Amino acid sequence: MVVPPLLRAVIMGPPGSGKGTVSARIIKHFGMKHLSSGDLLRDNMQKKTEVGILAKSYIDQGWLIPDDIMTRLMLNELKGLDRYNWLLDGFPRTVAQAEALDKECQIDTVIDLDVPFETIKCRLTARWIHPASGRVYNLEFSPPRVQGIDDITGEPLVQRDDDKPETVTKRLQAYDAQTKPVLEYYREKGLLKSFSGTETNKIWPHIYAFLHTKLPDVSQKDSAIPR
Ligand SMILES: Nc1nc2c(ncn2[C@@H]2O[C@H](COP(=O)(O)OP(=O)(O)O)[C@@H](O)[C@H]2O)c(=O)[nH]1
Ligand SMILES: Nc1ncnc2c1ncn2[C@@H]1O[C@H](COP(=O)(O)OP(=O)(O)O)[C@@H](O)[C@H]1O
Repeated sequence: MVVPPLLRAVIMGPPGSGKGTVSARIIKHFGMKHLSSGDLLRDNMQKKTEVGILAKSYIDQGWLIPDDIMTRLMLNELKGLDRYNWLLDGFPRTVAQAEALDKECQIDTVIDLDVPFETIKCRLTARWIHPASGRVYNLEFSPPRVQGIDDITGEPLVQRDDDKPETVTKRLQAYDAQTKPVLEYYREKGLLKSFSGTETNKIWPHIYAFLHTKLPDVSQKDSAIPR
């Protein structure tokens, strides 16, 4: 039996474009391992590790964490995933990070969520998260069953400090200046697959169809429309 090669994918898009929301659907349907730089940093901040304390001072300002720290953190986590199909979310965010990643492994595909900035701004102020799992809710789009409570664990939801309007503006500026060149970097390599739109539910079927050409759906097929 020929074993298919493992899939190494990256999901990109501005803050609030739906990377976490789409990643959760990808994991459910295609069983990939998900590594989110934001979730990893928030976990470190909550545990007050050395990286966490340092990261907080950058994140609260809407700035990116320095490349060397971020790259070391993520490449170290990836070592434990080398036997799985994986999806990187939030990394790489600079060309220097993308180059460092290339030295370690060959990326197969980059999913780019192309969502306009105007759409994003109001989404983020209505975002609530369950920090321990990284589960993400939105008061209008995907509210929890009970207000302020995580559906699965019953634990309280919180708002992210960096979702304040003034910090969101700085994060979008950082995206334009530092992360957009990464899209170009992957486009030149022929790896970029962009999905444009203003609603996750309209973009998702296209992402699903695209990934289904590469991986089987491992979820229970109890509905005709994959969610
Ligand atoms: N109104 C609306 N909110 C959405 C949509 N897709 C995702 N969201 C919400 O927008 C916020 C940002 O999404 P998230 O997946 O966290 O984006 P990320 O920052 O790129 O990881 C969350 O509160 C989501 O629940 C959508 O199509 N419409
Ligand atoms: N690859 C990275 N390089 C530098 N900073 C990062 C990286 N990933 C996350 N961060 C920091 O963590 C913050 C939150 O990241 P994340 O949860 O991915 O935000 P969002 O999903 O809203 O884009 C970023 O605004 C940035 O300060």
